Amino acid sequence: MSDIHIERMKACGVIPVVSVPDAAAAVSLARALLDGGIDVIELTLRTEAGLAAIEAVARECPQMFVIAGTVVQPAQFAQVRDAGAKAVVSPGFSETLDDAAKAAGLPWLPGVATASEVMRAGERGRTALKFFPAEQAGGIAMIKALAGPFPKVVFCPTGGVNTANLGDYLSQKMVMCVGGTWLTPPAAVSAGDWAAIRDEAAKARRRVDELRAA
Ligand SMILES: O=C[C@H](O)COP(=O)(O)O
Ligand SMILES: CC(=O)C(=O)O
Repeated sequence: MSDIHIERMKACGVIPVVSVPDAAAAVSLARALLDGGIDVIELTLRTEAGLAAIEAVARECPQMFVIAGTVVQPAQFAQVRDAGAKAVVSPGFSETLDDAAKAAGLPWLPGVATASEVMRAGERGRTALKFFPAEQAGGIAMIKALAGPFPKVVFCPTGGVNTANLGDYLSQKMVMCVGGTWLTPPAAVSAGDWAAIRDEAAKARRRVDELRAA
């Protein structure tokens, strides 16, 4: 992941991780996030609509930095690139996926949860990593422990992050941003409650800006 992509994710601070039921919903949701001040979205391939959602948001919302999430097969890298994704996130790391990311020419944020995984990713030149599943894998204490031997690595903790622990994560110097589903609750997405999502995004934007200003 190049510095420019890291800076874009760092500037946003929080990355909504979204699994949408259909592509039209994804566009409305992305507009609500933009209205709330969040201009990065991770659209996962966990639903059938994932790829079409990436394509629709990339086309309709050019201000949004679209990341493809839950990319777990090599062939998916070219598919999401062709759909318009600007970067890719995976829940874990493998050398096969590292090769596919490089072949597709896409920035890739692989997931890690152990020191051995950080080392394997580091052998491939990867120093910007997702820490997943963050809370379940040890939370802040674990990320602090990992930063000891790996001081150059920056993380995007994801998994169990929410408004209550957001500040604790973002205050850690090795944390470039955090990700999670709390900004886009599935109930609000299914109900098409875009105002609720805009308000949640605006709340997160204010919180990140306050933390950064402190
Ligand atoms: O990558 C997404 C994870 O499944 C995070 O989900 P969560 O924020 O609901 O814990
Ligand atoms: C969890 C995660 O990183 C993903 O689904 O891509």
